[in-house]
Amino acid sequence: MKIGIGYDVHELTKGRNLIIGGVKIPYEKGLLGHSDADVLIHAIMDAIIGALGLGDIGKHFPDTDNKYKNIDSLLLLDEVYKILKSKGYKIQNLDGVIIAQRPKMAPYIEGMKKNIANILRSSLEDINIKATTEEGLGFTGREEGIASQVVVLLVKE
Ligand SMILES: Nc1ccn([C@@H]2O[C@H](COP(=O)(O)O)[C@@H](O)[C@H]2O)c(=O)n1
Ligand SMILES: C[C@@]1(CO)OP(=O)(O)OP(=O)(O)OC[C@H]1O
Repeated sequence: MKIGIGYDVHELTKGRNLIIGGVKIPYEKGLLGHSDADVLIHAIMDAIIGALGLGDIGKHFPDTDNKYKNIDSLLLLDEVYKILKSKGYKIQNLDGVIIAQRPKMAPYIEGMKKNIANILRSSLEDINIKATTEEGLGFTGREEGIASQVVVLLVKE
């Protein structure tokens, strides 16, 4: 068994799409990044890569590489799944939180879980995604950015 943690933050800005968990969420601002800035998927990738002892996403998908410009992070998650599989592991369970003052994530959580479970070949009940505010405090409270934290447990296939 191997456990991993992932954490990511992206800045909220006008003129970008808000994509979280592979779901496009209607909102006045989106997340800024080299990729599509999908903060949840990035935290998931870091948790899996970390559990495998293989560094972090920046090492595997450098933000200096033009081929990752505006890339759909679900495609990167699929690459991470291939690494997971090649090491002989699968997901036991995954638990993630999106930290955002706005917008409400609740209507989009099922869609996110389906995207993640589909790519990681997991059952929906082994993937839990939730959201919280930080009660108006800090950078998420000021709606300057969105954060995500994920814990994953891997087991041998
Ligand atoms: N961006 C968010 C934040 C929260 N939720 C849901 O609201 C519940 C209450 O949040 P608090 O931060 O006030 O405790 C939370 O448990 C989520 O179900 C959300 O959907 N989107
Ligand atoms: C995902 C990558 C891909 O180039 O780009 P960013 O959108 O900058 O996201 P970040 O969370 O900073 O991780 C770095 C990169 O791996």
